[in-house]
Amino acid sequence: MSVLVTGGAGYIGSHTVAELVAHGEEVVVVDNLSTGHSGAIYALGVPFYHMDIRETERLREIFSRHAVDTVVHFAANSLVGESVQDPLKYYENNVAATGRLLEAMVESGVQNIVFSSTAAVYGEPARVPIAETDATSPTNPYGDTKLTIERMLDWSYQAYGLKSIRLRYFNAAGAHPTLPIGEDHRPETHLIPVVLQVALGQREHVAIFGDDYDTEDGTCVRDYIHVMDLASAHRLAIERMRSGEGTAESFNLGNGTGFSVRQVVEVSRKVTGHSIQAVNAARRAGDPARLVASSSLARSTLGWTPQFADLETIVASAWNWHQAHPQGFGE
Ligand SMILES: NC(=O)c1ccc[n+]([C@@H]2O[C@H](COP(=O)([O-])OP(=O)(O)OC[C@H]3O[C@@H](n4cnc5c(N)ncnc54)[C@H](O)[C@@H]3O)[C@@H](O)[C@H]2O)c1
Ligand SMILES: O=c1ccn([C@@H]2O[C@H](COP(=O)(O)OP(=O)(O)O[C@H]3O[C@H](CO)[C@@H](O)[C@H](O)[C@H]3O)[C@@H](O)[C@H]2O)c(=O)[nH]1
Repeated sequence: MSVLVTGGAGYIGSHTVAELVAHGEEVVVVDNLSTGHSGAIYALGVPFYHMDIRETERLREIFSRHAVDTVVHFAANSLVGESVQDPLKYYENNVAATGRLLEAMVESGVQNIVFSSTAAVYGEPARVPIAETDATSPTNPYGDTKLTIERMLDWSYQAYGLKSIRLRYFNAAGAHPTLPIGEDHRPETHLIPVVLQVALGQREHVAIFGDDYDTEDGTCVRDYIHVMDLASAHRLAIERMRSGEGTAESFNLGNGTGFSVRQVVEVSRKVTGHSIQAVNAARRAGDPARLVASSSLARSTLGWTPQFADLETIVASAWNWHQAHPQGFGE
């Protein structure tokens, strides 16, 4: 019995593969390396298929060869700003490609999927912390594609008995404590790595996208969650589905504390000891002002407890990776 991880060469996928392997799972990775890194796969030492999830015939062969019972599905495009500029890329690679993957699963009798959903499904929340039952109304195409996939999964459970656990991550950050894997998006657009690239002298400054939001200091508030805490939630979700539970369920994954962009810069100055220049810039289209999770459902249902909850620890973990690997996975 093995777990097939799509997007396992990417940031959160590679950390989850490491977590699953450390807990004795047989894991196989499928990734087209559009944004992932072969260096991550080498570090993990698991069977790897360099291919697109839309190649359904190959997928069916792999399901059968590796006796796959569960898919953990990370493969996607996932940048809020880019999705506003090029929405059709997102509907194709997220919605349509996931449709192909689900077809192959149904045809092969693979019945469990853990899906990477996002806080972006909520849009501008009416209240924080956000509960899973709160309204979903995405403010950007990326969030809309993820919500559409959640709905595909609802209907697929009803029609084919395909079980799904949808993990709605808030903002992932940090790196593996021992393996040489960490965050390396190209171009990097995520706040914490961008701030740390300023500390490394690779960028002159970080641009703060908007300082006129309705928040304490006017900058956007997010709930940062350590990537290894996300990884452990996937392991628990797989356990839940294998035990016969889990039908078509969604869980928030965050720490329940919001930090503004300015606070992230401040904490990063403290952790790195560098001054880190920040300049005000225009708002980025599609950004909600405030996203903070209530994760009480994941705690009570999955038995999930984040281990690296405070922001200083999360930034320090990312800083270790960036200092040791200033060029990420290299060229
Ligand atoms: N990074 C975050 O803070 C965050 C927060 C919420 C949700 N998510 C979701 O988590 C998942 C992983 O995010 P990440 O930051 O690790 O991104 P990432 O870009 O590092 O990883 C995505 C991986 O999927 C692969 N991929 C993309 N399209 C593919 C396709 N059609 N076929 C095969 N492989 C394909 C890429 O090569 C890459 O390795 C995404 O689904 C994203 O939407 C991320
Ligand atoms: O150079 C930068 C980069 C980001 N930000 C701001 O920092 C916050 C966090 O931005 P970023 O790190 O890009 O993450 P998000 O846009 O919040 O999106 C991440 O978190 C979402 C969940 O909340 C996921 O769904 C997405 O995939 C993931 O990219 C936002 O308010 C940005 O406007 C800046 O001010 N300057």
